[in-house]
Amino acid sequence: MTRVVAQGTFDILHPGHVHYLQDAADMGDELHVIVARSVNVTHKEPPVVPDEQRREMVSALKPVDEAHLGHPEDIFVPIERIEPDIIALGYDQHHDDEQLEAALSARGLDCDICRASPLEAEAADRLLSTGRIIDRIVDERS
Ligand SMILES: Cc1cc2nc3c(=O)[nH]c(=O)nc-3n(C[C@H](O)[C@H](O)[C@H](O)COP(=O)(O)O)c2cc1C
Ligand SMILES: Nc1ncnc2c1ncn2[C@@H]1O[C@H](COP(=O)(O)OP(=O)(O)OP(=O)(O)O)[C@@H](O)[C@H]1O
Repeated sequence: MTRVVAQGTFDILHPGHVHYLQDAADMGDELHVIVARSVNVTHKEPPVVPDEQRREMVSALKPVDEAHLGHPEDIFVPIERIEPDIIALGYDQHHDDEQLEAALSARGLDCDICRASPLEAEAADRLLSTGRIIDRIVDERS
């Protein structure tokens, strides 16, 4: 039984999210997703959709067994509870694999870090980024 954790903001869902979560699910038998709290999304614009609503939508996706809201202060608390064998990082996530591995072992957590693959847009009108969807809304509806 291999338990996998994926995580991210998942503000406005698109096929890139589904691809990431399917890739992560294919790495093991059970997929848990940690949905970032808005207060912790500091590396880009904060999400538009509220925390619990983002968790609800992620939990409805086919590859996902369970979606959890992240901890507001300590990102290792949900990991300690879930006890994953693998943490699947998104292809473009800013986390440094080695630093993350070191921080996990400092907390006594032993799991592998893997990277998911990107989903490339095969058609120019595919919107595979929440930021691009929001830009399109702003351009076309304002
Ligand atoms: C292993 C791991 C665990 C995380 N746990 C949490 C958490 O408990 N709470 C939280 O708000 N963010 C957590 N995050 C961080 C957010 O998910 C982070 O904002 C996310 O990596 C942003 O990804 P995105 O830019 O791809 O949306 C965690 C990240 C990692 C790598
Ligand atoms: N096109 C894509 N292909 C594969 N994975 C993706 C794709 N888009 C997003 N993801 C993954 O989904 C997870 C959550 O992404 P996030 O919520 O930041 O969405 P985003 O669309 O990349 O956001 P933004 O456009 O605001 O940067 C991340 O691990 C990210 O790597």
